[in-house]
Amino acid sequence: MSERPTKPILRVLEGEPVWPLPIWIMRQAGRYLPEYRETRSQAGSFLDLCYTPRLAEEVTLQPIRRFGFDAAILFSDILVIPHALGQDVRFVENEGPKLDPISNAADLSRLADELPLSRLDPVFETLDRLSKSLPRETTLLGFCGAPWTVASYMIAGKGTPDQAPARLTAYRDPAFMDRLIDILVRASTDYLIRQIDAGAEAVQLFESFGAALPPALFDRLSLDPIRRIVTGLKEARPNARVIVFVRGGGAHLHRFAAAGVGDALALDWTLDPALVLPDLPGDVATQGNLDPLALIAGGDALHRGIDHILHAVRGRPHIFNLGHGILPETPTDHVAELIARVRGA
Ligand SMILES: Cc1c2[nH]c(c1CCC(=O)O)Cc1[nH]c(c(CCC(=O)O)c1C)Cc1[nH]c(c(CCC(=O)O)c1C)Cc1[nH]c(c(C)c1CCC(=O)O)C2
Repeated sequence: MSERPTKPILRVLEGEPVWPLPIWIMRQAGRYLPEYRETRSQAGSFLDLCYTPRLAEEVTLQPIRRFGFDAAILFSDILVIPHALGQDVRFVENEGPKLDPISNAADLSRLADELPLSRLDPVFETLDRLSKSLPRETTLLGFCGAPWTVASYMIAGKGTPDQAPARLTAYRDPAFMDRLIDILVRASTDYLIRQIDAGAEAVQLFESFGAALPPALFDRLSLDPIRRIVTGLKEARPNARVIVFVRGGGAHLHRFAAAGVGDALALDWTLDPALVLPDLPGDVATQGNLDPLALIAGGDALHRGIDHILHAVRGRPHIFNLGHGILPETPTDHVAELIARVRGA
């Protein structure tokens, strides 16, 4: 008989309403924290930071020490998968990620067809260390990017408005696109299984660019690949819990729920939980969805935003979070205020 979890986030992921709501924040380790900037300056490149377990553990723990969030999220990046597959990935200061773009079958043949897991050993070591160093009540989250979001970086070689290069490729060369997505589905599944074995208790899939997909491409490039990853992970590791974040996926939320894809669905900040939740099955957990700019603004905007969510999700299994990642300009005292208000509700 498996024991019922006691950590608040894991209880919510079992479909149990927990109050006060457990809380963590997407991208909670990062440049808005002075202690992150300090550690970051000690590492060479951003990837060195991701691949040095002692430092990656340290930056993962920083927001836990300062704020006592209910979850710690592994410090890494969604682009370690293309990097491990053999694509050149660099993080250029103030410009974001840069990759050598791939555009056809020949480019793809130069990358690994299966993820060489040992290249990511430092990531698994970071998880192993964290599973020993975290406070007892804190849930350890692993993550990866969803295939479409990662593919859009691999094809364009950088972030692009509306992911036009990858979308055009999906129309012009569907065979190449499907092949790339298939590689990423298998790589992501293997990667997440290994993260669970290294100590992650739940994982989040980040589909940051769901909004760009037209209906004719959405199922093929987003819903179906995510479903395959979640199914493969759960077949291999039935206790793994999964949070699915599809930014811009509001119109498809009920279909993710109906297909049983994810123990929790994360809402972006454009969705009104008061309108969306009544149409979701009561046992599907949700997560979100304060506007990251309301957290920067603080004051009334912040308090009204928090209260609206608290009111809308009362009695449901919900994890408080932002509707997308925290931004570098966010004042840390606003984060402390947010937590106090959610915990004091
Ligand atoms: C699209 C995406 C990426 N990375 C990620 C996504 C999906 C989530 C989202 O939509 O925000 C996910 C990610 N990136 C990072 C984390 C781990 C830590 C955490 O969430 O606390 C996670 C979960 C660290 C990071 N990843 C990156 C940083 C900043 C780099 C630095 O410190 O110099 C951090 C802390 C770099 C990165 N990595 C990426 C971009 C676009 C950038 C540059 C923009 C930026 O600087 O925020 C790709």
